[in-house]
Amino acid sequence: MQNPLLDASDNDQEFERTLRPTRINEFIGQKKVIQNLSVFIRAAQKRDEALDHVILSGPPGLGKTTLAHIIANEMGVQIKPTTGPVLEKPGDLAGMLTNLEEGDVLFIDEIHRLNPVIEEYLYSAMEDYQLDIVIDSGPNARSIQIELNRFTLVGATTRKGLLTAPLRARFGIDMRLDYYDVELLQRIALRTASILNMGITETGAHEIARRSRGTPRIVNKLLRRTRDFAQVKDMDTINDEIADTALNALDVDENGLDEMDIRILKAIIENYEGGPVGLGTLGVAVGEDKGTIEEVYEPYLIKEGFLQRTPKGRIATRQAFEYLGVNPDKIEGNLFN
Ligand SMILES: Nc1ncnc2c1ncn2[C@@H]1O[C@H](COP(=O)(O)OP(=O)(O)OP(=O)(O)O)[C@@H](O)[C@H]1O
Repeated sequence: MQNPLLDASDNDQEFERTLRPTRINEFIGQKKVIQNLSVFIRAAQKRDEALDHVILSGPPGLGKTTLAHIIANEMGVQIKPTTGPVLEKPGDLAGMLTNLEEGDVLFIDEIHRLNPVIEEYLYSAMEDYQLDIVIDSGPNARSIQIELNRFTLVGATTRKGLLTAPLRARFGIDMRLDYYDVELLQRIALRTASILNMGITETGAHEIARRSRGTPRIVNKLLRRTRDFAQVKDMDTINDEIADTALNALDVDENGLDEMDIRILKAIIENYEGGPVGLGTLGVAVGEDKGTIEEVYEPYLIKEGFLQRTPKGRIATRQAFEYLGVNPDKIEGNLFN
């Protein structure tokens, strides 16, 4: 993924870890998801069973990894994290699974990128807590069964549509995280500032929240960068003014749209008269992978009313024209004429 605000360097990952809420009652927002998850966790605990397998989906930076850790903490078990592309051979998966203790959480991030062979092995592990491994080949090939401890698979994905139907069907709990509204992001900014001992005003937190693309990870990143601007000016408190200065310097515009968001809208409007334009063509026009456009940029642009997805392709809305200061009536052939 190539969004500088969403990518996490090693340093940022360390920073993220320190800011991660660890208990369910510290998690801000996603009310429905949290309410349901609390019920499922309590019920599993009462039955003394492992929690059913959970699939968490939604755009990057909304808290899927955080929730996976919270699930393990609340269940009082260990979490063993890995990612889809890392599990290359059946032996890699067998190694992870046989290391799990009773009730543990196996967290597979980017589960949509699992090798199909590995996925097949997961089926019996998820269903019967058994691993059927074929050893040797040709006439000597035989299958051995390994009994596993009961465990919970928590899968996270930005692209649930890419999961195969058999894998999807094996998750008993299916939760989708959505973009956060400004008030919740403001609370996240205030929480982060307090953990990091930064002074911040309510309006300063609001300014950062408003321009963070509905995403907690971006709030935390922008907050950190804003602190740099404040420190250089010897300010010990972040207010809306310094937040505005910092965000402008970082090219984060008034609506929180970043450079690529704007490029996408401009391409649709200027090159394709507002659309419709296919995702592949759009990707080439803006120099970005079409999968990244689909999973990172498009959902937010759609949510904010700048873009529409139609069977013929993507179209820019009237709001997008206005946002870029282009008069839709001046563009021949656009959908509004
Ligand atoms: N609800 C929340 N309350 C407070 N902080 C949050 C919340 N959700 C996410 N965060 C913060 O945002 C950062 C990113 O969250 P996380 O890594 O869980 O996102 P993610 O959805 O797993 O992203 P990706 O799919 O890119 O891995 C973390 O540092 C976490 O502290």
